[in-house]
Amino acid sequence: MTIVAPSLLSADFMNLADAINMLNESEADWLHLDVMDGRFVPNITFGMPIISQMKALTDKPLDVHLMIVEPEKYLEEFCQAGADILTVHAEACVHLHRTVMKIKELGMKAGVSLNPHTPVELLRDLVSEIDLVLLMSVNPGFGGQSFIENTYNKTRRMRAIADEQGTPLTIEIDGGVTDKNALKLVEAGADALVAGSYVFGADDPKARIASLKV
Ligand SMILES: O=C(CO)[C@H](O)[C@H](O)COP(=O)(O)O
Ligand SMILES: [Fe+2]
Repeated sequence: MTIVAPSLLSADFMNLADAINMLNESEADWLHLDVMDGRFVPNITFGMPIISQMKALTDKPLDVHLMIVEPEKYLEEFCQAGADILTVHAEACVHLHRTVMKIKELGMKAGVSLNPHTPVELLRDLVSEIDLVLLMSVNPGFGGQSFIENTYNKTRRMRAIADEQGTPLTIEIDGGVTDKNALKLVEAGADALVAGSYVFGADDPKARIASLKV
């Protein structure tokens, strides 16, 4: 069954505890937390203090998506805050292999995210070391953007690279995900779907989460 990771980016930040309680009662598998620094992306969200408070409210894994420059400086701190899966952007890491190894050493699952313009072939020599690839299907920085159609093609190519090497890999898609593209993404090779505005913009967010379990 598809892993569904609602993004709290589109939740009401004044009532995050209510949003987390709703997710706890829903079919959501992970909580997707978007950390933005105003440098890697033109937006700023939240950091470790908020993440550790969220951690106390849920038993579901925290899927932390770092959209920050020099993420290697903060790996220990995100681990202490409660990240279970820590994803860095390939475009933000000069020494991506070293950063991935450090994330795993700290006991977290290691994820690497690629912007829409970054070819999946960049990960050919790293794929056996990583747990998860997060393919951005919008340009990172904001919720509520339109899905980029080339993501299907990238998902198929990423799955083929992992299969060629016989390595297990979770492929997660982030941006503009709805019930309209979920099945096609899973058929292309995706395992996990992030959805922010599609979930939190609805009167019945739990039903929207269930609709992504394709
Ligand atoms: O990483 C992100 C933005 O950079 C978010 O996870 C993503 O955009 C989710 O929001 P939506 O489903 O509304 O597109
Ligand atoms: Fe994200």
